[in-house]
Amino acid sequence: MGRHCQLVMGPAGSGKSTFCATMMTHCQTTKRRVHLVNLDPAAEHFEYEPTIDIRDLITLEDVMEELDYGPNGGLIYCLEFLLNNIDWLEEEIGTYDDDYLIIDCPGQIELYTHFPIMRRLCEQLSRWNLNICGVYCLESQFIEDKSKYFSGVLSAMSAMVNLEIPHINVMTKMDLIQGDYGNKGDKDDDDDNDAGDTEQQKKKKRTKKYRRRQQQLKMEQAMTDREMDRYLDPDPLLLSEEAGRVGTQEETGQMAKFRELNQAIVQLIDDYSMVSFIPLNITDEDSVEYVLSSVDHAMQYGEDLEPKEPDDAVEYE
Ligand SMILES: Nc1nc2c(ncn2[C@@H]2O[C@H](COP(=O)(O)OP(=O)(O)OP(=O)(O)O)[C@@H](O)[C@H]2O)c(=O)[nH]1
Ligand SMILES: [Mg+2]
Repeated sequence: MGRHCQLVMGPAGSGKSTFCATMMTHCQTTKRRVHLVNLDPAAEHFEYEPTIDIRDLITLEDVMEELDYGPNGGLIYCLEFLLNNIDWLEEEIGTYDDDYLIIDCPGQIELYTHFPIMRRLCEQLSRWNLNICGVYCLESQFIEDKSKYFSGVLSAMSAMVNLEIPHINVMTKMDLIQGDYGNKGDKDDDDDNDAGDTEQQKKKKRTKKYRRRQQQLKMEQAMTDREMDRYLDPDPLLLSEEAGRVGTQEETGQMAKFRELNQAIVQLIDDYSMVSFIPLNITDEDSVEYVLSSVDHAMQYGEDLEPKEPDDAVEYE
């Protein structure tokens, strides 16, 4: 059937590793032979042990210590090192014919937009006959701030244009949003059940629950149900509304220039209609399945699984 992989990208903290773990669980339940590949040299721990791990080749810690790099420069160095030692990755991947790989990438945005690193990696993967689907994660909290949201949309678009691979965009952390796309408010919180936990585990759960509730409260204020569609399929008017709201009667020359620039950017997004987001609520199995089927569709996974019967309704000449 050939080899397939998801290249999971997105800004720092957008939920890439959580996405990968959710996909791993989902694929395993649906009996897909799946492996996690970690390409983040700074990663600390994983829910699933990666089958292939860049940290076996190089770690950020070593680069920072031995070469005196800072965290960002160090990360770029690590990925360039990977590309210069690409035989290592070829050998690691080599043994997984017909399997499905989920590749967790680092969050430094420069990797997708400024440097050709990810593009070169994709070229290598294609050369080894891997079908790739890029999955770009943007977290739902970005919609609290419209300018931040649009810069996220642009970064997603930039990755799509740079990498030239089948691609989907995912709006992660939808469980933090109330409404049809996210938390419907009828789920029991697993964290409530802490019988048998140690004091430390209870404390951790309390902190997590508190943080989650704080985030939810913030989102509830920022969002009404109806508005969500405008973020999943970016509505350029959102940014001009924001500009109108914060604008003063006296617009300086510089502000006018910014307004024009903003308008040109949203026009670009609108003209190309390239970016739209699939909402992902990891607490809802149907939502996870929908994202996976969108990935499958984008890279035609399973299309060569078995020959299709001709459709009776279609008349062949
Ligand atoms: N509520 C909620 N929290 C999430 C979700 N996904 C991730 N998080 C939280 O967001 C934080 C960052 O998640 P990660 O999965 O580590 O994000 P990442 O993109 O891999 O981060 P980096 O690798 O550091 O760039 C963690 O505290 C997660 O628990 C989600 O779907 N819902
Ligand atoms: Mg991560």
